[in-house]
Amino acid sequence: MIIDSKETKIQILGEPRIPSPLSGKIKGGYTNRFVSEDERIICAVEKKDIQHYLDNNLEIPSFEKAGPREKIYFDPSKLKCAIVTCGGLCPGLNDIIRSVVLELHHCYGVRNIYGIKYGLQGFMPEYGHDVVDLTPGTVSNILDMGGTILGSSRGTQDIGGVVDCLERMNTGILFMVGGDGTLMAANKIADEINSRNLKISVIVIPKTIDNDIYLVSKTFGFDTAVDIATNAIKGAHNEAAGYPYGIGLIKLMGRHAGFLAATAALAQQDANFVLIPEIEMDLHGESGFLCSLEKRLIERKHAVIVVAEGAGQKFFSDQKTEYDPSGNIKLKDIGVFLKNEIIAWFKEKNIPVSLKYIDPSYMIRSLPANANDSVFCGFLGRDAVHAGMAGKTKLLVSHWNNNYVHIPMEASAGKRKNVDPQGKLWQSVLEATGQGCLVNDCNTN
Ligand SMILES: Nc1ncnc2c1ncn2[C@@H]1O[C@H](COP(=O)(O)OP(=O)(O)O)[C@@H](O)[C@H]1O
Ligand SMILES: O=P(O)(O)OC[C@H]1O[C@](O)(COP(=O)(O)O)[C@@H](O)[C@@H]1O
Repeated sequence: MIIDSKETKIQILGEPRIPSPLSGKIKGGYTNRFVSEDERIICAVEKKDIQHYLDNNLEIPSFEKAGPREKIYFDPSKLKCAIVTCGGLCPGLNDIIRSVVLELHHCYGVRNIYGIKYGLQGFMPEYGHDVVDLTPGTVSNILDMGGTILGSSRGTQDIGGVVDCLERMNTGILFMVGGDGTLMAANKIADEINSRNLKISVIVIPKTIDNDIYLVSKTFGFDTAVDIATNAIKGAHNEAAGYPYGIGLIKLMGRHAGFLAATAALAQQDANFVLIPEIEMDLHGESGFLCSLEKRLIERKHAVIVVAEGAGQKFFSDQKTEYDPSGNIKLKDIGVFLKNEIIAWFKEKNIPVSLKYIDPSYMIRSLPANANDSVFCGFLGRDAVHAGMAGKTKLLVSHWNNNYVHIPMEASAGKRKNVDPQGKLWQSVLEATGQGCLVNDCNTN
């Protein structure tokens, strides 16, 4: 996807004039590691697209580096901040909340930090959700909890109503932790703030275990999700190998993208088939999935299948499309569908399979972050605070091309990242599972 360099410019609320209290030169300061406004990195495009810019003599767009700035826009002693978590759960939400609160409190001296309950609902008086005071004390023991201490929600809320609430609370910075839906909402909130001439910064910390947010190399919680999914694959493999013609079938989350299924399958290498939304599923064809599964079972007596929930949705095209309260299409259950198809296929062939179906979806996304993700959340939370304090707005903090960067919302909102069928991840899945060449028996699991 080609990026317009206009999309990579970060908006600011006004000229930052206050010396940052983070400076090591100031008593009680924390750092001298300031990032200059000129520090931009050439990374706004994926490597495969760079040639297009070179061929067409176009300026290669760049993103600015995240991190503390020498001058800040908001006066910490007067600033009020709000944080909200939206959409589906994801490991690390509490780590993000904690790192934002600690950075604001300890490093910048901000004393008014409010947690908005249950996603965007929390801004609407009619729901009656209380606002929570967030201090180092209230966030000290939240890391082991999983989920989000603030709660979350899906569902449309009036953008004007959200901004009314921000005005009533006299908010300076709004931190929104959420996925592509949240990004769309945040974009609209920032536009409404602009149209009212308010000085409120909106910073998104991107979240989804699907790992499909555009211009974000990896979302927090994804590592943890892979870890936990790997255990499910181990279990499925043991079950499958424990019985003649044993089949372990695992469904993992991934609405539009198969990153979790593909990566977890590589972590464990017990999977023999990985089915993802990006690759069209042929079920009954001669070289289709069921035929290949049969070959595998006859040769090896067991098989493990990992399916991403968004795969094979075409099989439900005769069913009514339903939407969740946020407007996302409700996926039909490909796991149960495949289970039934497999059982029917082998019944007809008179092969007595033993199929175990495992769906660990909610167990994965609701658990606490692993150590790596906790560290990652710490970086993202701190960089979100630095961006907001500097008066930047309408951006998401991202890890991209090995750097923490500011991505303007316009550059990412409404777009999506997918597993590239020709890329290293998917090609490695094919090599590791052998699912493309079962006839040649290239899988030794
Ligand atoms: N296009 C949109 N415009 C305004 N708000 C949106 C839009 N899409 C989603 N939202 C809101 O953002 C919140 C989170 O969206 P959702 O899709 O549930 O989760 P996620 O942010 O994780 O993708 C919901 O309250 C939803 O109503
Ligand atoms: O059951 P719910 O809450 O609607 O969530 C299901 C969806 O949540 C996801 O984890 C993604 O959620 P988000 O986009 O909110 O991060 C998908 O993988 C899954 O399809």
